[in-house]
Amino acid sequence: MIKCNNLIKRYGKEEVVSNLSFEVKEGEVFGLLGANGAGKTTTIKMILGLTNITKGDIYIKDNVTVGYSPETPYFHPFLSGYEVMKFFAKLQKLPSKSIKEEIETLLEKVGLGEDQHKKVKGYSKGMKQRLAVAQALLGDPELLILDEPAAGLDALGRIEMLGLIDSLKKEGKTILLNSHILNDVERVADRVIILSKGKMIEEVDVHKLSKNGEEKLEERFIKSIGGM
Ligand SMILES: Nc1ncnc2c1ncn2[C@@H]1O[C@H](COP(=O)(O)OP(=O)(O)OP(=O)(O)O)[C@@H](O)[C@H]1O
Repeated sequence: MIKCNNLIKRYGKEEVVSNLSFEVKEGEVFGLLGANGAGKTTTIKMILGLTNITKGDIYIKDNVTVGYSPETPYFHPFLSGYEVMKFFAKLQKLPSKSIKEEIETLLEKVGLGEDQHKKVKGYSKGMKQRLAVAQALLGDPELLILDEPAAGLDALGRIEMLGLIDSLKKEGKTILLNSHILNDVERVADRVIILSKGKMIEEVDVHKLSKNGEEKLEERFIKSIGGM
């Protein structure tokens, strides 16, 4: 679905992504892991074309539809969740006949059904995050790029978000996920790469990890970035 070859990103003289190569296969949940500033969001932005690539290539499957949920979503505070969705649906030129039903279904799916007519200025951080994910699901995209989708969610919200990611995977979606929360990633991802200072340290097959039961992703992560 996505293939990145020797990606390099420099801001001025600072190289924040160095020779990064990885592949996201169709239908898998692929995680980008790393400490603050490791280059995860920058990598996602290069894939989405939101920031220029300094060097390297990115291939994305032809004509694929993409949904993106940013790390720090911003929505107009005076619109309701429903109106925000309607705005994005119109930007995407989704057929107006089915918009209302699709929006209501998606808001229900992310747990905002009851709050959909409240203004965004009254939403908590977690509610905005849920709205960002609902917005990413508009138009039923094949590829979802989710930057910290569980950030700001409470314990129950995180469990629900993981359940949602799991069900989206079962629907056949390909999901590229950024997260700090290793336990969450371990629960939903098939493969992850661990980044440190813009470099790939390790690629981990999460299924193999849980099978042997000896090592958790957290331990592998700490070892990889040289924390212990
Ligand atoms: N627009 C920018 N101009 C200059 N430097 C930037 C810019 N955006 C990001 N950086 C730098 O690039 C590096 C990687 O940032 P990035 O946001 O990709 O990290 P991250 O792994 O997503 O971190 P976090 O988990 O904190 O979101 C950081 O050192 C950051 O300061």
